[in-house]
Amino acid sequence: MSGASTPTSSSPPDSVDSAPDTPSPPTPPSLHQNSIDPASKWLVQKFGGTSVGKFAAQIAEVIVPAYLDQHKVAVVCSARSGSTKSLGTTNLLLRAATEALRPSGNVSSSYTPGARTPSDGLFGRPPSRTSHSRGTFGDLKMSSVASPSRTPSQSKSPSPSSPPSVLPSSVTSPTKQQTSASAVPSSYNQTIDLIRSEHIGAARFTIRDPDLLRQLVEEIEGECEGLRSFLFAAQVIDEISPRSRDILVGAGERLACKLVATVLRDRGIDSEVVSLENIVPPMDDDDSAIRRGHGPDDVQLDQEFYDRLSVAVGERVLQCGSRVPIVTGFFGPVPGSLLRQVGRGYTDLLAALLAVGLGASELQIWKEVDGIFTADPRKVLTARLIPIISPEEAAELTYYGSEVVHPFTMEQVIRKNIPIRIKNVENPRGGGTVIHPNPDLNTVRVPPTPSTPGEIIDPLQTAVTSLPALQTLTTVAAAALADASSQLMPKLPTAVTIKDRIVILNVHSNRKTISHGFLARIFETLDRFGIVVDLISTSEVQVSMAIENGAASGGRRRLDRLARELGKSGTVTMHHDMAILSLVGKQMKNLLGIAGRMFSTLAEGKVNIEMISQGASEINISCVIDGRDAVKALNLIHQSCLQIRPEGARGRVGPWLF
Ligand SMILES: Nc1ncnc2c1ncn2[C@@H]1O[C@H](COP(=O)(O)OP(=O)(O)O)[C@@H](O)[C@H]1O
Ligand SMILES: N[C@@H](CC(=O)OP(=O)(O)O)C(=O)O
Repeated sequence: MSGASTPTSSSPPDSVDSAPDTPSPPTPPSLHQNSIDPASKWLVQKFGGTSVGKFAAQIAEVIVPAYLDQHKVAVVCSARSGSTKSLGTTNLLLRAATEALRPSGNVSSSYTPGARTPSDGLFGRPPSRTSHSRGTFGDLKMSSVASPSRTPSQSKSPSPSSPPSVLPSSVTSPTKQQTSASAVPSSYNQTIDLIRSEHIGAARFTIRDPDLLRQLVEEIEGECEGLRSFLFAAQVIDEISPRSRDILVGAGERLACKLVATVLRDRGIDSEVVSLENIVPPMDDDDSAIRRGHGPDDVQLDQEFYDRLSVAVGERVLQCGSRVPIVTGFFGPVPGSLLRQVGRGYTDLLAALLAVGLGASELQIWKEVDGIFTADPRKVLTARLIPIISPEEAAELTYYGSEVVHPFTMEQVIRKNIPIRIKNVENPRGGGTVIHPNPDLNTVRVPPTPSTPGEIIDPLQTAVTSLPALQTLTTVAAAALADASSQLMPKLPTAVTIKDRIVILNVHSNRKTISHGFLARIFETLDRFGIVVDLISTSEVQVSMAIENGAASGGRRRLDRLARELGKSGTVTMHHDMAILSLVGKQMKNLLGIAGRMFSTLAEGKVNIEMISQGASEINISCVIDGRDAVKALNLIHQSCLQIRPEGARGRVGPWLF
């Protein structure tokens, strides 16, 4: 596996093929750098799309420098989002892909296929230093590809929210020669215009040095022209494969990294973009890192795949020397497609793999929320920040609706004993939430200070962020602390969560087959449709399943087809717009009566329970309710099962909401 990189101050745009010869730009002596002392530990910081979109200056001025003295810092970025993820670059890129395939009249016939760079061979070919430039898109060289022209007004108009231009017109005007195609301008061009103007707007708003700004604007222009060419080619052949969709989406992280790396450099921190679109080489069917099923996209990535990937990204990042690596969270295309295998939010996973590859002392995931709360703080006003949580609990919460971290992230770092800390870009001094792999330390729970809601004492903050302190926290001391703390603390579940847009599928056996044959046919059908069941409960003649009714399950039409197929095994009924309510906590195994309390609370609140599941996981009790009751149920359960009682108080803490 190997990766391409773009030193942020490289000057002439170059093609991928000649890139290995591109010299790194000299580093001005005044720039702040990573230590080259092998004893200093790596810290991996991952920034989500909205953090990159709204807080690039804060990242460069406050967050990265705060850790540079004691650590070697590696930064992983997601694609930029302006305000919400739904309007973010990744979504815009996916929208552009759909628009390219929409019938839009004539298209130019002057398409010339771009040259493909040779494969990087199997995992571990020495990475090359390349410059992504105008006409180069990912690892595809797209020069002389004609795309439908934009009108002059389209190409100039910045997004309304962009700050006023500070650039000379030579920089702002489109630099690529637009080939006049006979095509009607298709709307993907407008979407690319939007991506372009948002990135250029952010660059102008944040970067002070005119040379750095000019260079970044050129790189953004080049990336966007590459996108247009790629989409035009897709339009001509009228097809976008899952692999092409991966390649397209990768532009989002590249753009974000170029922006963040330039802002860092502008603020005096030496940085280098590490673009990972070539890190995964093509793999043979019999490669032991993957398992192939029947169809071309029926692939499963094994742990061996992720192990090799973390070694490859670690090695690649080490090549940055003392520059702070700014790494794309995108690492596709992968066999079976990144969007299908890992799904959205893949950047958390890459950050975890990098932390493993570098043997980092901590993985930090920076968001716009203080950490993991006892419930979604947008929906439950009394929700409290959880200072420390086990990986198992964090994984259950992410699977069941509180997706603060991508669910695949935990197991990668936890296997190597690396703690994850979730922190808020807007509140960098806050302790955040630590997802800690050490089971002894897991029991250390610090009570929230009741007088200052939301403000918590984090006993591990110093220990986790500074290695010497962590080393002095011996197992004995930790166990003693855990003991004392568990005696002081009331035993409570950890959090409550809601996953909505759930459909319940009930299949009642037609009794033509005996029970195990009935179940076998149902599971075989689910496998064929690739449908993931969130909860299941069975009797001899009936199976009830809770399934996400979203993109993951292929939407409503796919579910309808599934229901028709399951109809061969029995009578099928479907209930839409349901929600899974889950109470999660390691302590729950020792909490007698917690399930009773949960269900009686719902009954008293007149929340009807459609399905119950307890037992598969000792740390999770789940039930399915009507989606309209979700927020009410969340508050009820938070109040009855998660509220800390005042000293000496008996019974529940009220007042009841309903
Ligand atoms: N238990 C929970 N703790 C913290 N946040 C939660 C929880 N459950 C749901 N959330 C929601 O998850 C979101 C994650 O934070 P944010 O960084 O803003 O999201 P993203 O980067 O995924 O867009 C928050 O908006 C928060 O409301
Ligand atoms: N940009 C990708 C990957 C990602 O990780 O995003 P975020 O870190 O903003 O959740 C997405 O939107 O899915």
